[in-house]
Amino acid sequence: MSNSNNLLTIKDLYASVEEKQILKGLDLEVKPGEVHAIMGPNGAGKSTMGYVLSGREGYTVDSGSVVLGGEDLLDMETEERARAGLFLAFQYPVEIPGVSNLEFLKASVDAQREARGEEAISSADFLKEAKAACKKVDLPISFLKRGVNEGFSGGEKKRNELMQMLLLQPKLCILDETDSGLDIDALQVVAEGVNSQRSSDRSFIVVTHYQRLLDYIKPDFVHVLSNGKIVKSGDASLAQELEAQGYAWLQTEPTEDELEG
Ligand SMILES: Nc1ncnc2c1ncn2[C@@H]1O[C@H](COP(=O)(O)OP(=O)(O)OP(=O)(O)O)[C@@H](O)[C@H]1O
Repeated sequence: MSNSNNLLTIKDLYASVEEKQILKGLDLEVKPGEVHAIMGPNGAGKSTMGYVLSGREGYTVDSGSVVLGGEDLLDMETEERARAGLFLAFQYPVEIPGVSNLEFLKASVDAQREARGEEAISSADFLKEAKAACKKVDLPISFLKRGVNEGFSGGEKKRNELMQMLLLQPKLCILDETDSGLDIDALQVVAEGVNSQRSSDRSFIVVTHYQRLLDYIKPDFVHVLSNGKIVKSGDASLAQELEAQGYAWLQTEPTEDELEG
């Protein structure tokens, strides 16, 4: 039975892409206010997990269930998932040339307000909020006028995603390798941004390869995702153990079918 106190319950999730099964019995329970770190070897299925939760095209759920805030997430369209409070910061944020960052952010915020039965925010009020968010993530306000992620550096894209998170105030934030490619200052900006958003009713799933990020964002739980499922869970000390020992001691052996491809 899934625990109804959970914000997110993933149960025995199997999912594939291009007919290749990537998630193979993934279980994860996240309570409101918790921060879970997901680590694991390359190709284990960490990004796939995020894409499946977001409802990205091309990712097929074969079996299992995902419940967010008491609702069946897998039954929802992509936009509905965002309205239900899911936010994903991707490893490779997309560029949307021709659409200004400000327009895009306002449209996202208004869609959420509409779903809550609220009126669209006025342009003047939104501009004020967006400027404050820029300041928090240390991006010049000129970035609001630029095309979404258009020509942004890797670190600027990550800061921009964080800004989106600050404005959307989601219930569940999934950060997929938000630390990769960040310089030390940017890493701290991202970590401070996340920490400032931590609250008893907001949860985070932080996918990372590096213990370093977890020095700044202290997780309540650390999980190792290997070969499509969680193979080990622990507290923050598990990340240190992994840093010292790698993953070899945890990896499940591939089956003969998998070896044959
Ligand atoms: N479109 C696709 N077609 C075929 N295989 C795919 C596709 N997308 C992902 N995969 C495969 O799915 C597996 C899991 O990929 P995923 O990106 O989820 O891993 P990851 O754990 O996030 O890895 P990393 O740590 O390297 O980012 C990989 O073997 C990858 O090659």
